[in-house]
Amino acid sequence: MTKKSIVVALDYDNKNDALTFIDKLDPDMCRLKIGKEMFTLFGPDLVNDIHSRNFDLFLDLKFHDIPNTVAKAVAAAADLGVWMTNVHASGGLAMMQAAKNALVPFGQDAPLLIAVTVLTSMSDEDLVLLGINVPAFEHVLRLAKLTHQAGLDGVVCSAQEAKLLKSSFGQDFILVTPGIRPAGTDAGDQHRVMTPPQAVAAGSDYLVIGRPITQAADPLAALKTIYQSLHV
Ligand SMILES: O=c1ccn([C@@H]2O[C@H](COP(=O)(O)O)[C@@H](O)[C@H]2O)c(=O)[nH]1
Repeated sequence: MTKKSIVVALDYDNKNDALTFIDKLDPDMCRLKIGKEMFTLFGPDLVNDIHSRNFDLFLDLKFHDIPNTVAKAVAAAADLGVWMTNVHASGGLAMMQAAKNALVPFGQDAPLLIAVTVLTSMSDEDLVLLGINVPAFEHVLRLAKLTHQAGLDGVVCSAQEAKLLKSSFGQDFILVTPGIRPAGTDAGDQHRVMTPPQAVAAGSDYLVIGRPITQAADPLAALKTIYQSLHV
């Protein structure tokens, strides 16, 4: 497990609050993630603010569109110098291949490119409502197979599927797992959850953790407690 396996999801609606929190963090202890809310509110300026503080940044915009559009969006993310970005695997093989090809000109500086399989907020019952009549893990496996075929670096999945995906695609296929909940914390809208130590034991490479840290009474203490539970 990398020393920086924790990726803090910064879902703040106030930039100063986010930067005040970030300024308490050690870039050697965690990486950061911003998603649709913060990027829509604060744009590339926020990316630059975070990079100037020496953090690796996961730009979690989950692109899902036609191949040409996604390829250009992924290249724009790479231009920002982010560490990792992503697309939806449900966008299909051609879309993921176009996204991967768009990163070729960036060479060694290209961000890691991963694909979202089944959102961790979704249960088997939610999938049935979409006409997907297999358990979530089966659909995750199907989409991860497509992602692997497209040559992407890995997937976003729940830690519940990590063991299966590592045994199917090998250690180098990166597994990024949101839906992480320390024991006794509120699951909120997440359905497929695991605790941080369980997730690491199952094979997760990067644990995306938001509200259990950012909404805690003492966010820094919450992060340190999780970190220590993984590095004893
Ligand atoms: O399947 C997915 C994909 C992305 N996310 C994102 O991760 C964080 C999780 O935050 P918590 O507060 O720890 O629930 C959030 O930014 C989501 O957009 C996900 O949860 N599941």
